[in-house]
Formats: sequence, structure tokens, C-alpha cells
Amino acid sequence: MIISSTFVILGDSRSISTVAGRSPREISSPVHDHEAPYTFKRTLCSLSAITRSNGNISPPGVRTSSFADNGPESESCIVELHPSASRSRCVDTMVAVVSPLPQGVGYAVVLGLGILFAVMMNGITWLQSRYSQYSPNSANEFTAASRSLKTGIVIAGILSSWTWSLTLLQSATQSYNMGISGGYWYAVGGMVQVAIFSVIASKVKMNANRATTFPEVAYIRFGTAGHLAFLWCGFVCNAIVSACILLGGSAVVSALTGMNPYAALFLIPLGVSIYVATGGLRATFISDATHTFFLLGILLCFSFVTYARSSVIGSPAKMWELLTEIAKTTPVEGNYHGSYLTFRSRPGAIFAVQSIITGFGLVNCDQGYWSRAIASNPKTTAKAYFYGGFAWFSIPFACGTALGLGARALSSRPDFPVLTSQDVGAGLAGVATASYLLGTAGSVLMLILVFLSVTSSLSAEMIAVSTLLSYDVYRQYIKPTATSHEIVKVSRYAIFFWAVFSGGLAAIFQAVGIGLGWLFYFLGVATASGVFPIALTFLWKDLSRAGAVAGSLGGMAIALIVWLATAKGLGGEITVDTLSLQWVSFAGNAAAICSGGILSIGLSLWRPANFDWAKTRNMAVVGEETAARLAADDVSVSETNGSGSEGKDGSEVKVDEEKERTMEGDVESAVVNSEGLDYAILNRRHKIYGGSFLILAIIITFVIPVPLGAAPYIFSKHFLTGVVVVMFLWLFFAAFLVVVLPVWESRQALWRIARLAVGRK
Ligand SMILES: NC(N)=O
Repeated sequence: MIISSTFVILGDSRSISTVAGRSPREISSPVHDHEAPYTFKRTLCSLSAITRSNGNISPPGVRTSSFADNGPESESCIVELHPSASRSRCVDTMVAVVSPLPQGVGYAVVLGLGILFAVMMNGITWLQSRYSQYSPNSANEFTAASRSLKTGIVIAGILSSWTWSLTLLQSATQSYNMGISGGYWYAVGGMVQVAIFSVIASKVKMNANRATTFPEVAYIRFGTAGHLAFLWCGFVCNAIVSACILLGGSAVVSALTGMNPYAALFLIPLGVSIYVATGGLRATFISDATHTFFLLGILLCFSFVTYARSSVIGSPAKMWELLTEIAKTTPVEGNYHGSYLTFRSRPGAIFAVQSIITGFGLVNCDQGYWSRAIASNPKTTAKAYFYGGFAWFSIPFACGTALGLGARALSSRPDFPVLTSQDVGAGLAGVATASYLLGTAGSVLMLILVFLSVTSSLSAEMIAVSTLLSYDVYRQYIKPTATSHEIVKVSRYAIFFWAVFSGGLAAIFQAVGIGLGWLFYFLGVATASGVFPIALTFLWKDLSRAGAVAGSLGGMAIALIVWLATAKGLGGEITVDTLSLQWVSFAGNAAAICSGGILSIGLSLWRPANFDWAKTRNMAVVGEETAARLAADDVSVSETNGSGSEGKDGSEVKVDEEKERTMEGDVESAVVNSEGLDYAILNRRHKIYGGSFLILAIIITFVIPVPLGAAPYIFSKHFLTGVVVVMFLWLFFAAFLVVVLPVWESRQALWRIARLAVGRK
């Protein structure tokens, strides 16, 4: 039954009423004196599925806020414009949103799940501080999880925090747009840079194990100029990534439920900020592991339905047939024979380079990854990053291969939603597939999937920014004698600040029409200049202050200039659209990474710094430093680091016997002292994972795709079947790494906490 709908027309809210109680056919002519009626193709996700009765698709910009279901059997319904809407404007600019789920579901998920997670995480944090030696009131625990986490949980944290809404949506979009190579290249881009962190992470452990943030190390090496330059890179990266995560989440929530996107942008961070502020970094790891369990389960479900259960696709062979058919009417420009089943793809090749550059920029400038490298046990850091990157690959690869290709294969069906370029840009292709193949269940699962990815990745961003603000702003420039307790307090304020700031920033992007796709292309331009200067800070003793500052900031400026100039040159003008043209963003990305590299390496070769690593190896951590500073003022303060907690007044709180027992034998002790590190072992790990990374990177970046792309080859049915089998195996392996391994590794601690919690020793 048709009830009523509200539409946004050029930013104005206008009401369009349909005729309640009548079937679509009964109202096939306008009731009021209006233009010819619009036909709304029944859609399964948001949007644009407006066609006028003369068959023209409504122009881009269409946006719908809500639309009532008009019955399962009808594909279209006729609506008339409300008398208050101006006839001429409505004709050309009306936008419609048809949501498969009611708005209440959107609010229930965003607020309900958010609060549920907050309560759950608070409970876990309480158990942790009550029955383990780790108290979130210690700065070392809050911001670095006492540097004690084991491999499985770190892998889960890496996989989860690197799985953004962007990952799920944009990988599907790339496969929808450019065929099977799109999702693959998205996955390669992300995996290479996470896995390379396995090489950098061992060096972090060797050269700056006592650091908490990457700008802290820059301060020791390059002074205030280097510190501020790196801090700026970190904030720019975290700001764009946070906005991206929120925009993707809000696009999906509002498309599926009709929830106001601005409300989603501000409400999503709310629940996340509550549990992050309570539990600190360890809480984000625990929530990451929980999220990842559901995330992989839902993704496996979507993949099974697409390739094994659906009556519309249901097998790789059928997918192959549908894609072959659609390539005849909608070929991919730049692909071999326009096929969706080939790696011989010009847009795919350009995207490959962009994706890899963007990924490098992100992972180097995002404090979240440094936090994880620092938080993990020195013995396991490199391994965790290597496997984390490897497991992560399965997620965008599956989204692209199942959901993205699925959307393209289904697009010839008359009842599949018409996706405008804006819908695709907002990442809704994969959403449409899930909703179409699984109906309401698909919409709900997609909503949960995206919500989980948003919360876990946003939680990582929040803790990262709060660490930067508390350590590198508050402690560095406002109160150098800050105690551990004060730092935790400031971190908590910073988390709430970031919840509001990132929501506001995303709202601005939303208001000016900047979507997920655009921001993805911009990310590399804004962050890739930091890749060489930041990585080399931990790897190369000769990196100089001039190289670090000029590379990071100068490179960013050069990238922006090249990006704008190329948009003007290729597009004729600088607009949101021309700035996201593929060659334009390619130029900006390439300029960023090249200028950052050339400036930092060139200037350092000219005047090498010859830095003595002993300075960063012996840097003080909060507690030691504060005590030293206060001791100088004859103030008595005692804090424990890594294995103790601190009272509100900064005085030491004794770890009680019960907690001591809990830690015995099942929690590896934090290794904060540089003397405690075995450099020979770390060096060997660095070489092992450096070599492993190199082999992996060469295989996935060259050995597999290059021959496939060089040959004039379109996948056969059998070949596609093989790819789908690999996709499933990869997903199962990822599930083992991030679900089974963390539980197995912590089995003794979990068992002991459970016994203590029920009153047994
Ligand atoms: N995390 C990414 N690159 O999706």
C-alpha cells in the first residue's frame, strides 16, 4: 500500500503525497493539476530509481528520504507532486529515496548497537581491571595496552581497524565499475601497505620501543619542526579517514533505512566514543575481535548466497554468463573487449597504482597503526602485521568478487535498482546486491556489517587521535609534567572531541556533495607525502630534519598544487568533479609520494644526520619522565609502568595478589625497557618478515596480475570458478586467524578470569 513519501528537492524538503489506499494502477494518472506523473521504480536500497513516465531517468542529484513500501508485487507506483512543490523544479530535480527498512531500524542499529557495545565494552573493561593486572587508568595501558598484546588479537585488531566502510563499499564499487580487477587491486593496495608494516614494526621495536606516537620519535630526532610536521600529517590523515568512515556508514544507513544522514553522522560516533573513552586501546582491540567475528560471518554469508544459493546467480558459471551478457550492452571502457572478466584493463591499471600509493600514505600517517605496532608484544609485532595484511586481503576481494560483480550481473534485471553515478559514488552497488539477493535479511545484514566496520575502524581512529592530542599536544606543549592519570583524562576528552569533530567534518563533506569515492581519491594526495619521511624516521639514521620536514609538508603542498593544476589542465576548471577524474587524482597521488621521497632522501643524502638510535631506544615513557621531572621539583610521585595501575592522585596502587596470580603464566609481561629486548632476535625477525613481505608483494602485485593483464585474456567459466574457490579459502583462513587464534592464545587467561568472576580461585 502506498502511504506517503517525503522528498528532498534541491536541498528543500518538499512533500510528495501518494494516494493512500489505492493500488498503483488506480493512481496511474495524476489526481491534482500537475506535470506528468513520475514513475518510481521499486528499489531495494536508497535512491534515484526515479523514471519519468516518458521513460527518462531522473537526473543525477536525486535523493530520497523515505518512501513507503508499495507492495511486493508492484514494480512501480505513480506519485503526484504535492501542490506546494513548484512544478518546474520538481520536473528536473526531484530525488527519491526508497528504503527497504523503516527509519526506526536505522536508529535502533545506530543507537541500540552503539549503546550495547558501549555497555559490553564497559563490562569487559571492568572485568579486566578487576581480575587482571591491567588497569585502564594507567596511561601506558590506556594508550598502548601495556605493550603486551598477543598475535591473534593484534591480527584481529589490524584486520578490523583496516576494514572501513570504505573497504566494503569501495571495493565493490571498483568491481562494479571496472570488473574483476577492481576489487583485486583495491585488496592489493591495502594489503601491501599493512604487510609492509611488518617490516617497519620490527624496526619500531628495535629503535623506539618506548615511544607511544610517531611524532614523539620525530621530536627526539628532528625537534619541534619535525614534531609539528608529523603531527600535522597525522591529523590530516585521521581527519579524512574518520570522515570517510562516517560518510560510508551514513550513506548505507540512510539508504537502507531512510534515516537522516546528518543524524547518522553524529550518532554513530556517540556509542563508539563511550566505550573507547572507558576502555582505551585494549577495549578497541577486544571490540575489534568481536566485530571481526560477525563481519567475516556476514561476508561469508553474502558470498555463499551469491555463488551457491541464489536462484538468480547461484554459481560462478551463471555469474560468468550474466557478466558476459552485460558486457555486450554496457562494456567497460578501457577493458579488453569491454569485459568485466579480464585483468587487461586500463582503468584497473591506473587504479592499481593509486590504490597502492593511497594505502602507503594512510598506513604511515595513521597513528592507529603505530599504536598497534607499539601495543603488541615485541616478539609478535611483525608476525601480526604480516598475517593481518594477508587476512585483510580476503575482505575487499570478496566484496568486489561477490557484491560488486553481483551488482553488475544483476543490473540487467528489470527489478534491480537503477544505480546513478552518485549512488555508485556513495558505495551503494554492493548494498543493492545484498538487499536484492537476500531481501530484508540482506538489508539488515548489510546494515550490521557496515555498522560494525564503522564502529571498529572509527574506534581505532578515535584512540589514535586522542593519543596524539594527549601526548603530542597536551603533554608536549601544555603540561610536560602531566601524570599518567592526567594524560588518560585528556585522552578521554579528546575522544569525545573527535566524535563531534569528525561528525561535523563529514557533515560538511556531505553538504557540499563530496562522497566516499571522491575522498578515497583525495586520501593519497593528502597523505602520501608522509610515507618516506615517517617510515625512514624509524628505518634510516641519516634522515635529516630538513628532509623530514620538507618531505612531509613540502611534499603535501606540491601534491596539492599538481592535483589542482592537473584538474584545471585536463578538466578545464577546478570542480569537485574534475578533481576526482582518474588521471587527475593519479597525478596528485604520484606527486605526493614522489616529492615526499625525493625531498626527504635527497636532502638527507646531501647532509646526513647520522642519528644515534640510543636516543630513541632510551626515551622515557610517561611515568618515568614525569617522576623525573617532578623529582627535580622535589615532588614525590610514584607510578608504575606497564604492570601496575595508578591512583587518581598519581600515587602507586599496589597490584593485589589476585591480579598477580591472574597474570602468572598466561599474560606475557610488558617489555618496555630497551635492555629487555633481544636485538639479535628482532633483527632476524625483521629479515624474515622483510623477505616474506617481499615475496608476497611480488606475487600478488606482479606474478599473478601482470601475466593476466598482459595477455588478451577473458576469464573462462572454469577460471572464474577457480577464483571464487580461492576467495572462499582466503575468507576461511582469515576467520581462523582472527577468531580462533585469539581465543586459543588467551584460553588460560579467559579461563582464569571466568573462574575469578564466579568467585573461584
Ligand atoms: N582500509 C582500506 N584501505 O580500505
